[in-house]
Amino acid sequence: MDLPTTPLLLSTFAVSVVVCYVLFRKRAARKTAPLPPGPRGWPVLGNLPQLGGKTHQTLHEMTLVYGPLLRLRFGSSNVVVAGSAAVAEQFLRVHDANFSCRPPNSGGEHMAYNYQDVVFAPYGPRWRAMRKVCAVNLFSGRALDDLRAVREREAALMVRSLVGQGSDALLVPLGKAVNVCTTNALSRAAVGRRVFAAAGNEGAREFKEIVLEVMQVGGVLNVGDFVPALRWLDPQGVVAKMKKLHRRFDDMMNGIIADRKAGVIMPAGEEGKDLLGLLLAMVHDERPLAGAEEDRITETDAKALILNLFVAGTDTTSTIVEWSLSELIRHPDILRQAQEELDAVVGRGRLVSESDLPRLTFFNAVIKETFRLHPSTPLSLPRMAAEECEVAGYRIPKGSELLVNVWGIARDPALWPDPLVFRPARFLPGGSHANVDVKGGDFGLIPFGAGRRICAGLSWGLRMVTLTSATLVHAFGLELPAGQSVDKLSMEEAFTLLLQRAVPLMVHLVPRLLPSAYEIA
Ligand code: HEM
Repeated sequence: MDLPTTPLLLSTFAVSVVVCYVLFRKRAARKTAPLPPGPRGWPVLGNLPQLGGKTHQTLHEMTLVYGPLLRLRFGSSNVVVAGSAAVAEQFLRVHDANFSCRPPNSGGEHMAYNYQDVVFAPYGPRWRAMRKVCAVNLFSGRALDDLRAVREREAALMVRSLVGQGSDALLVPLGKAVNVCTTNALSRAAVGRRVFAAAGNEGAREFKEIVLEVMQVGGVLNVGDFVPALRWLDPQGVVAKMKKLHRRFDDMMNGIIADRKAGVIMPAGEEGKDLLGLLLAMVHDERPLAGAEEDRITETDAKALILNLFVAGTDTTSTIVEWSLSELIRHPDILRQAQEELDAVVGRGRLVSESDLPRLTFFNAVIKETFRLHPSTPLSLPRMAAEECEVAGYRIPKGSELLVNVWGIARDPALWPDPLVFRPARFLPGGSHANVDVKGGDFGLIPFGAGRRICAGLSWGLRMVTLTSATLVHAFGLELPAGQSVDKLSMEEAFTLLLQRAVPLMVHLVPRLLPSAYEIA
């Protein structure tokens, strides 16, 4: 009777030993996976003092020393930096669900209605529902087409205003004119009015000032976010500024909403269905936001969303247009080729329209190459590890902040031959990167980020950048001021959250179309 049970007992025992051993090894391996390498930091402040003014460049240099996955300390926060396409893919594709929240910060708390917006909202049903509201009403193919006339009109007004300055005044700071155009197009879609309106419009002036200041304050790296002991001190005065600005923005939005409720008519030509109108209708109808009855959209949600659009969608767009024109001026052969294509597709009798864009194969390659060398947000927007995980053999502790060095990745010589050379042809059929685009699937080129929290306004941003750049390049010959040679044009970067030109681009514009093309119906 005993004989048959002995081998059974023995084999059960052996299997248990093996299972325990494997589990033990797995746990031990997880426990012992090292933290990513990185430079030693200072007491209390960690690596913050080592970042310098151009953080993206410093982090890129550190990647060359320590490898593509880097660990730093910003005060008491653990920060990891993805510095290669392969590592970025690990974070933003393989582990994307774990990195779908953004780290808490003073901007989200004090300006974005305590994280009630899209950019800073915790990952979850409310965030998803808010994203869907803008996706459906602003960024879907249909919504984009509905708003095409708005973007084209603002581009035409920009050209008209430049020509209207008279031949003596055609030496212009181009970035400013482009910013007026991109901001007005977005503000007409969002709140039905121009932010940069004619002189004397008090409301528009206030709006413009607030938007500009929000963007400035939002770009400051607030030490109090990383060193809790200093938070109460607000050493840079950032939180005080944010609170004041938030009150101004809120008062202004309350005024706009009150006008809407009182049925105040908007200025002629600017009325219409805008995002704010749609959001207020949802508030009025008490429509649920995230599917749950009790989770209704509120006026605060609407205000937070509008704030997001302005802060995330205006300078990001205009800055890249300024870079694209700078590169074209520095490369006269490429500029000539772009203008020849534009003349062939559009002719010289009218301005570029959005329906021309798909046929501008060469120009679209110019835009991709600009995004590669001059991404608007070179470190993307930070994400945070919800749980501890292991990436590329390294342990990433729970709560770590993730920065993706979009700028450095797009200059990796292993991925991009002659990475510093502006060469749009690499994206043309037969080129080394013919099928690569900027929409988040090719991790060597992710100016809009990737994964669940990829830029919500990608479709709008890409169209606006391409339309505005193409319109300017088609409508004008671009010349530098007398005495300045193209090879001396400064390409110096200024970094906050955004990557802008340190020296604004000043250009002589020479109209090159038939006079009738500059008239606006
Ligand atoms: C050239 C233009 C633009 C660039 C380069 C850009 C870039 C980015 C990047 C890198 C992110 C972070 C993505 C991530 O975490 O993976 C982002 C997020 C975002 N962007 Fe853009 N953006 C642009 C234009 C716009 C426009 C036009 C809008 C809206 C009108 C917009 C709205 C947003 C919003 C709402 C988010 C937050 C998404 C979320 O957290 O779910 N962006 N953008």
